[in-house]
Amino acid sequence: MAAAIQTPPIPTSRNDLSTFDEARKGAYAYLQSRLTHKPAASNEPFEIPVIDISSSFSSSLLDRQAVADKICAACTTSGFFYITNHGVPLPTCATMLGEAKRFFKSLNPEQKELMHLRNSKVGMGWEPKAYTSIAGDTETKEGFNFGYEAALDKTGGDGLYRNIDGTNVKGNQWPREEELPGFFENMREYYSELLQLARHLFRLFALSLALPEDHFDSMTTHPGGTVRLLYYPPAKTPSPFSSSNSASSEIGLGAHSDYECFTLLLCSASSGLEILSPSAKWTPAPPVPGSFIVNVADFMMRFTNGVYKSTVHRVVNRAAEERYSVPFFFSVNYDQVVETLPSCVSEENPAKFPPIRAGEYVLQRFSNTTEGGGGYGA
Ligand SMILES: O=C(O)CCC(=O)C(=O)O
Ligand SMILES: [Fe+2]
Repeated sequence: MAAAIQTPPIPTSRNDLSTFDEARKGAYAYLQSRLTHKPAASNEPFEIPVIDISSSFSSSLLDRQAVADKICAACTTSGFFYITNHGVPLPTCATMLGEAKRFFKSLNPEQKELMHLRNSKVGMGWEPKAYTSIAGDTETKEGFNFGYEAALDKTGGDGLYRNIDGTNVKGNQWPREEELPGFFENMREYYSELLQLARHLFRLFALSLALPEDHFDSMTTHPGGTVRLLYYPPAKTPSPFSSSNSASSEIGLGAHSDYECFTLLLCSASSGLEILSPSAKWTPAPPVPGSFIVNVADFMMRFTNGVYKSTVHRVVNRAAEERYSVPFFFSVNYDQVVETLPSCVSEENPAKFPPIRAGEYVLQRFSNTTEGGGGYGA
């Protein structure tokens, strides 16, 4: 039975540093504990589950619950799975990867510079390689981020969107239409599809957590949802993954866990993503055609009281081909104050975390990735 939760006062601004620090330190401690954990000599084979979600679109609750149960099994172990038959048209996915390539290859440095991440207080725009870093390593990736706008939402939204810093100024920086004709329209098409899929998945997450299916609906009316286009150059000295090789000096993206609720990842045919398995072994997560990779992120772990596991992962392009990927980081509405879910609290497992506004949590995590905090929300 759920025990009554004693809730401390809800933080109202970034000035409440205790909650802010708690979020940052908690995430750092989690990453370190996953990276340094030496598992007992278990050689249990670990396979990343592939979940066909076609019957989650059925009108039968039993069918939907059956998919949710598979999601629950994955989230309580590795927090990482593939989904197939997700309903997003495959040509839309192929176009998106093509657009990622067009963005990185056809814009010149001056055009990219005009959209530099440093112009944005909310983390949107172009990330030159090495501008952001997880652990101070020089990362080879180059990126471009954009977030929620009502124009990207098929539902039109409810007009209440707030950025991570609580403002409602337009955070996105787009290339000019004449520089990259059709780019915005293709981003809109992809984003709106992913937004609907993410809302659908949140309903499955609700069922998986023994909550009413519509539990998260009102929290995702104007959600935080960031698309990141990523480019990783080919390896200078290609060599396939083996359990004994390390991240090497050509780290694409350092070991980390994602910040928001969950991530839906689309990637090109070239591998490179590696995840830390439940027994703390680096394990490649190769592309599965037609799928999205789903991983639980830190905010979901927090709000499930640690029941759902946030997956530590990294990218090392060990191949002679370049790699493109497009993660979609999905959150609840950034102005939503989130408390531990009642179904994840019991007398044996009391709430571990104070309530926090979703945007505040993400802002704190994000400001840690750039030297001096990148000026986010300042
Ligand atoms: O490029 C990838 O495959 C993963 C990207 C990622 O983990 C991230 O951007 O957080
Ligand atoms: Fe990630």
